[in-house]
Amino acid sequence: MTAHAKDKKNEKFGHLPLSTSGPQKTTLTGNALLRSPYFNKGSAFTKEERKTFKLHGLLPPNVQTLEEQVRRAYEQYTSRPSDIAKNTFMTSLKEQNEVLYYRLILEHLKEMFSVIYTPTEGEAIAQYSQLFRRPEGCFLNIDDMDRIDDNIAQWGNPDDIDLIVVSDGEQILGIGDQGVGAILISIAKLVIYTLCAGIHPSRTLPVVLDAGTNNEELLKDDLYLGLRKPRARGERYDQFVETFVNACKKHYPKAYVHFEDFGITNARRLLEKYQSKIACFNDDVQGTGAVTLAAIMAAFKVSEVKWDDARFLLYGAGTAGTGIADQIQDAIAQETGKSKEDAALQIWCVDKPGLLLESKKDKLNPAQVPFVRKDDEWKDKSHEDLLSIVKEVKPHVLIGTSTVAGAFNKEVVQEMAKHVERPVIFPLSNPTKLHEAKPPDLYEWTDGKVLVATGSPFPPVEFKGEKYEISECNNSVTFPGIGLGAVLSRARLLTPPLIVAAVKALAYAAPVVEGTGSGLLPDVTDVREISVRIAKSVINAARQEGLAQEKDIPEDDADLEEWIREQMWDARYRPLKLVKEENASALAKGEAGISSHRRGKMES
Ligand SMILES: NC(=O)c1ccc[n+]([C@@H]2O[C@H](COP(=O)([O-])OP(=O)(O)OC[C@H]3O[C@@H](n4cnc5c(N)ncnc54)[C@H](O)[C@@H]3O)[C@@H](O)[C@H]2O)c1
Ligand SMILES: O=C(O)C[C@H](O)C(=O)O
Ligand SMILES: [Mg+2]
Repeated sequence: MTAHAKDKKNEKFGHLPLSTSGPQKTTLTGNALLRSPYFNKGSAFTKEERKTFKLHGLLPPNVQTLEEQVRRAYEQYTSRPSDIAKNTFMTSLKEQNEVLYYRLILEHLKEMFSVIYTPTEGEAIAQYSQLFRRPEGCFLNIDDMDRIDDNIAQWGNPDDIDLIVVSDGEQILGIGDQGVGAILISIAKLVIYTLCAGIHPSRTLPVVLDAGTNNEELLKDDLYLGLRKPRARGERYDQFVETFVNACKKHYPKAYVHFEDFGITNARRLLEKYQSKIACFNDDVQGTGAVTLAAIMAAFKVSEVKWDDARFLLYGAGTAGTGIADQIQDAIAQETGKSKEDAALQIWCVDKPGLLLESKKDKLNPAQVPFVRKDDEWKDKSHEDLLSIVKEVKPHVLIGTSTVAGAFNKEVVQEMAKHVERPVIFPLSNPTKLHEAKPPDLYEWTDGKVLVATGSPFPPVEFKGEKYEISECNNSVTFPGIGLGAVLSRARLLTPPLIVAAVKALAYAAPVVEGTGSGLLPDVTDVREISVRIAKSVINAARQEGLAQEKDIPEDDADLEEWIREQMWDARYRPLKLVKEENASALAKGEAGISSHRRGKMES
């Protein structure tokens, strides 16, 4: 194998907090090494390594390259008959050989993205207890609260974990309460962090908070693996989350915590509670808001609508919908100099009871309240069905986060298109089957005028001889870069200016050019580059805000970019170095690299 450029130490930066180059040390040999997904190279172990690590007789003789392994794995992958079978195959591969797993996906990113992430991951989550073979991640449950501290502590030393993704499984994608199966959304989000932003996979921790489930089917299922009881609420639930957060803070003081797919009553409340205490992020609120705002900015470049008089209609004002509304409100205020109250007057939110009105305030959640409309505006007009509301509001932008499949029907869309030249329509409800509309229909109904982005991937649309790329407006375009920036700067907190910096970097990178059929957002295959730009903006903002704890961040822009790239993990085999068991304690100190729990110090 040829040495990789990164294996030569980059002298420029001296000590880098994250080691992604040079030899990796391990105490593991023989079968234990082959069983470790972090070190296993399978048929690619060199002759030397086979000798040093006692692998002779445990492998067929031919030494292969990673490229050859990728070819074989891809053939195996394609032979699987369905997306869920492909997803299961990938999960097994990840348990065997992480480098091969990530390399395979990176080589086929566009094809595999929907299999390892939305929408197929949703199916895998729903069938978690049926498909279960081997646990991955950290399982915390509310009945064992006194063990949380130990359960979190066992994953490594204080410097070993950079990033924790946690879900309680109450609102997974648009498929609702999936209980303990939520561990798979935490894992999937971490995989995206690694693929799209080079976050070191062994320095991350996926967590599920099992507080019970209200999913009747799971409660009745003999195979269900989680706590078989209704969800805890109130003080006990809050204590559960608090114990988890405190354990993270205590054991991994530098880690950044990403909250995913919490239910509507908890998502924003927890974000508001913890965002001033730890570096944390709610993906459904903030990540979705950020990517949607960037897509709107890109659409406005084409439609030439001005922020001063743009009208926004949000259908489904839950966790994601209100997160988007917040970002739009801030953007209007920033772009026009209006007050936030005046900015809110350009936003109309619809939820189950129809348009959010002042008279309905008592029934609304606090995140919805800033967007209620005065009842007088709607005297003698229907404010319950979407079509009537569209007729009245004449929105430039219509966004769906309602989980109501097909809600943006032909009548609604054509009504919108009557009043604005270029309707901007984003059906964002995942998985695919819940989208409020499908792109080919939107093109048909608007005679090609629509500017569209969707929550899950769609193939390009052919319309009147032209081909249009459909951008995926999924938080996966933003959260990896934001996380990379937060991790590398060791941001003490993730405050709004850091998110604004990310949105700007993303909007700036939008490829859309009228008449070229390009999408509103960068393609997934470019997302690693985009993540570098987002991370750079976030790091600069963290510095300006006095939130960066990392001392050695380069001042110069080009150096900063190189410093970021240098610390991004690549899917390639690194040389291995055997450390004697009696010296194993050396592994636990200093050697920034991967968490000691996984390094196998205790195993061999
Ligand atoms: N594309 C992305 O990046 C992205 C990110 C986050 C969420 N989402 C998707 O958005 C959807 C919602 O997620 P969430 O976390 O906000 O869930 P949520 O439960 O917090 O919000 C859904 C909202 O839709 C409302 N709703 C339901 N039926 C409705 C109807 N008939 N009319 C109007 N409103 C109705 C609900 O009352 C609720 O307020 C999911 O499908 C999720 O996958 C997409
Ligand atoms: O997970 C995704 O695909 C995006 C988003 O976080 C969602 O909940 O739908
Ligand atoms: Mg989500």
